[in-house]
Amino acid sequence: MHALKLHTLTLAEQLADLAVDALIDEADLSPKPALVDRRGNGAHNDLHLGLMHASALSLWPAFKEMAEAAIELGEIGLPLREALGRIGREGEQAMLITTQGVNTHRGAIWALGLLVAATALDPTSRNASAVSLRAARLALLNDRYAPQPLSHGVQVAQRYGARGAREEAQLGFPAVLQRGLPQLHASRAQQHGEQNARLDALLAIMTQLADTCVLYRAGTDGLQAMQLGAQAVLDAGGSASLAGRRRLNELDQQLLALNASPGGAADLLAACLFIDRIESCDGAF
Ligand SMILES: CC(C)(COP(=O)(O)OP(=O)(O)OC[C@H]1O[C@@H](n2cnc3c(N)ncnc32)[C@H](O[C@H]2O[C@H](COP(=O)(O)OP(=O)(O)OP(=O)(O)O)[C@@H](O)[C@H]2O)[C@@H]1O)[C@@H](O)C(=O)NCCC(=O)NCCS
Ligand SMILES: Nc1ncnc2[nH]cnc12
Repeated sequence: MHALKLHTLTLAEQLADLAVDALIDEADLSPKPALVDRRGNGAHNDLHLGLMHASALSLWPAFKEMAEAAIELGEIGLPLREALGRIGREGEQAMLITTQGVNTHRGAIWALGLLVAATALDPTSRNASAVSLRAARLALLNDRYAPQPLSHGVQVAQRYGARGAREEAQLGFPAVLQRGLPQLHASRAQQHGEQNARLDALLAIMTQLADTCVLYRAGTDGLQAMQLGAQAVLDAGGSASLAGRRRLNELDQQLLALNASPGGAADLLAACLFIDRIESCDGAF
């Protein structure tokens, strides 16, 4: 009889698992305003939950490779930044092949890729501020090989002067550290239940974020509706309360009417769930 040979996961494989888990947990979380979830497609006619799952799984090799690059190069510098840029672009291609050209997770590859690499650089220092500071230092380096497409984010920056995904990372993810994570912990401490705590974290991120997806689709009216509506849900008691649920439903209807999908906030919720997991893993890697 052959002995069963168990494969022990490498650090890079564990981090890729955690990143993909965070993306799947974000996609499954329901009811999210105007986003793809278990109920339906939100404000998107080209997305559905199965596609979000397939997209998340297609990114596992890229996250693993980013962690491996960080372990191999061992320090924050241009070689690592440019390796991450190359792997990130390859990850985007894998995503686009899987989704037949639909942008499901561009912002998430960026945010989670930086956080995966930042964790892999020093897995013993994994509190939220230390990891996001390392991610920010990576994001501040200029990748000489990055193409300069006229992305939705760039167009919105030109039109409204908004700070987008790049700046959010360069500032050390303030929407996650100052809004999402504290709200996640507070709602858990109030015994609101894990799904409600995650919804509250998403709403807290939405209260302040300049989400370039919303700005591109619905302008400043859309952004204001997202930020004020999210705050109104939290002020009414959050997702666990009846009054908060009514406000959440109103926010969903309002954003759907404006065609305003908070895809950037959704990516940052995934980043928030990833950081939460690595902070609470005791000695697993
Ligand atoms: C530096 C990059 C992030 C590029 O940034 P840029 O702003 O130039 O590019 P965009 O293509 O607009 O993508 C940015 C995505 O980031 C998310 N996002 C938006 N606002 C914020 C924010 N304030 N903070 C953080 N993240 C934010 C958002 O992603 C989600 O939305 C996607 C759908 O968006 P969009 O394509 O606009 O889609 P639709 O409106 O649905 O399109 P249509 O249907 O109308 O066609 C969805 O995918 C979510 O993920 C933004 O889209 C970085 O990407 C970059 O430089 N990459 C190159 C490779 C690299 O260096 N990688 C490094 C690896 S660590
Ligand atoms: N759940 C979601 N719905 C729509 N766009 C997204 N981008 C990232 N997550 C998303």
